[in-house]
Parts: sequence; C-alpha cells; structure tokens
Amino acid sequence: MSDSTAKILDGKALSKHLIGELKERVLACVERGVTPCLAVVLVGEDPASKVYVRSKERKAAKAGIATKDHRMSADTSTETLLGVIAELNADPAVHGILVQLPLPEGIDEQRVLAAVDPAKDVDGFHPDNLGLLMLGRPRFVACTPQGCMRLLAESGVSPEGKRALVIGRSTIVGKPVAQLLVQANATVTVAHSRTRDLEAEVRQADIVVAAVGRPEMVPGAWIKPGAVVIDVGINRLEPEQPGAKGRLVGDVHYASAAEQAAAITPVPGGVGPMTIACLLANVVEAAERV
Ligand SMILES: NC(=O)C1=CN([C@@H]2O[C@H](COP(=O)(O)OP(=O)(O)OC[C@H]3O[C@@H](n4cnc5c(N)ncnc54)[C@H](OP(=O)(O)O)[C@@H]3O)[C@@H](O)[C@H]2O)C=CC1
Ligand SMILES: Nc1nc(=O)c2c([nH]1)NC[C@@H]1CN(c3ccc(C(=O)N[C@@H](CCC(=O)O)C(=O)O)cc3)C=[N+]21
Ligand SMILES: [Mg+2]
Repeated sequence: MSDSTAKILDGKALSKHLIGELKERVLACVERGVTPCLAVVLVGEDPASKVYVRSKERKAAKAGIATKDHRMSADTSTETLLGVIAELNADPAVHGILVQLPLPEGIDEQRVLAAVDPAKDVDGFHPDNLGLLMLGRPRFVACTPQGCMRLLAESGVSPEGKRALVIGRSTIVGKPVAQLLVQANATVTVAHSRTRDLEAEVRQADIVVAAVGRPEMVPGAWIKPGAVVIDVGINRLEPEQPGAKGRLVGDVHYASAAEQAAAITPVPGGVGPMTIACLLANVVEAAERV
C-alpha cells in the first residue's frame, strides 16, 4: 500500500518551460510593434501580496513582458480605484490588468472586478469571463485553476470518468477548477466548510484538488491509493525561531500523502509557479488579440 512511488508534479520546472515557450510569442508581438504589458494594481501593504507581485514582475521580465505597477494606499476609496481601472482600460499599451486580491476592507471587490475590461481580464475574474467558462466557451480562465489542470495533465491520469473532489468553493480557485474538471468529463464533488464527512469524500476520490488554506488538513491516510493530489494551499507555519521565516506547507500532509498517491504537487514548487506561468500566457494571448 505505501510504496512511496508518487510522481512529483514539478510546477517549478514546468512553469520555467512554459515561460520559456512564451518568449517566441512575445517576440512575434514585438515585431508587430506590440509589447505585451501587464498592469498590476496593488492596494494596501499586505506583505504576502507584495512578495507575490514582485515574483510575477520578475517572471514577466524573463519572458519579455512589460509590467506597470500601481501601488495605492490601504485607505484608497472604491471610486479612486475605479478611476485607475478606467485609465488602464483606456490605455492601448496595457493588455492585461490584475487587481491583487484580497483588497482592503471597505473596497467593493465585486464592483472593482466587474470594472476591468473583460478583454484585459487576465485573471479571469470578470463576470463575463466566469460566465463564458460556465458556458464551456472560455475566454480568460483563472490562472490557478488552469495551472491545476496543467499539472493534472502532467500526471498522465485522464480525468475522464474519474471521481474528482475539489475542497474549497472560492470564486478564484474552487468553483472554476470544479468547472474545468466537469468539462474534462470527471464526476465532480465540491466540499467546503459545511461538508459533513470530508474524510469519506476524500477516501473515494481519484483526483483531489485541495484549496482551503488550512495547513496539512488532509492527512495522507485519507488519500485513495493511486489518486492524484493537486495541493493549492499556501500556508506559512509559525517559525520555530523568532525572526525566522517559517515553512510553507499545503493543505495536504505531503509526506504521508506521497505514500498513497500516484502523483502529487509539492508546496512550494507546485501550483504556485504554474499560476504565474498561466497568468503570463493570458497576457500574451491578450496582446496577440490586438
Ligand atoms: N497556489 C496558488 O497559486 C494559489 C494558492 N491559493 C491558496 O489556496 C488556498 C485557498 O485559497 P482561496 O480559494 O482563495 O481561499 P478562500 O478562503 O476564499 O476559500 C477557502 C474555501 O475552503 C473552505 N473551507 C474552509 N474550511 C474548511 C474545512 N474545514 N473543510 C472543508 N472546506 C473548508 C471554505 O468553505 P466555505 O465556502 O464554506 O467558507 C472555502 O470555500 C489558500 O491557502 C491560498 O493561499 C490561492 C490562490 C492561488
Ligand atoms: N488577482 C489575483 N490573482 C491571483 O492569482 C492571486 C491573487 N490575486 N491574490 C493571491 C493569490 C495567491 N497566488 C499565488 C500565486 C503564486 C504563488 C507562488 O508562486 N508560490 C510559490 C512560493 C512563494 C513563496 O515562497 O512565498 C510556490 O508555491 O512555490 C503563490 C500564491 C495568486 N493569487
Ligand atoms: Mg502537497
């Protein structure tokens, strides 16, 4: 039963490869006089958001994609933010707009996301793009769900006919990844905080996508032997020494799950880097449509 032979789905390596492949498409755009450009809007001082934004900008530069930074103070009003988005919508040099979430309390997130030009909505959070995904005619698909599907493909296990369990139902991860799995012909269950018996659900699943935000909440013993585990969770544990950085773990207990699973994503180095690769691919796609 526990033979520790899980294939490690290496999102870091795959994302490097995919970003490398984007370079050619970027060059083709540049030759037409269009440099793909991502505008990042960061409101407030959330340290995790800052780290993430920096990492996106570094990877964008590697692919030849330009970035435009808009940092705004935490007390920015919804109206002011809507004004910035209107400017970016109107700017022909900007192809993709990303509004870093979460937004500070008091800002109307739904209104802000709906204000982004759907043709520049590289996060896939605009109602039009979410609707098109539901209709099976996706335009921009949210980056983390896309990354999950790409890593699942890497496992070599086809979702068709399989039981897939998505743990979490957020608009940015759980719901869209469940929809992508439905479209890939899996039989999909979505679990959440009101699910009565999560263990029983996990034990049946051939594919588990965990997107909760609770460190190592799924023990390896629950994982069906031979299942594929896609761990979206990014949780920083309290550092053992004060002042140290603290270890990153997923929502799944990696070491014990790796003993059951056929394939598993590590944290870090799994879904996270793939999210960035998919974001940059969406920016290039937006620029190609110009
Ligand atoms: N790797 C990447 O690129 C990304 C990683 N993340 C990470 O993924 C995780 C999830 O993010 P996100 O979707 O934004 O989180 P949210 O907080 O928006 O959603 C969490 C979901 O988990 C559910 N949940 C909470 N507790 C339980 C429980 N005990 N059992 C079952 N389900 C539960 C919630 O249920 P309910 O709806 O009932 O409240 C909710 O649907 C986080 O760790 C985040 O950091 C997020 C985005 C990208
Ligand atoms: N508009 C918007 N779009 C997003 O896509 C979005 C967002 N807001 N807000 C926050 C979440 C979170 N998210 C991550 C992406 C990459 C890593 C990532 O690359 N993680 C590295 C580790 C990074 C580290 O060391 O902290 C890894 O998993 O290997 C993590 C988290 C995107 N999100
Ligand atoms: Mg893991």
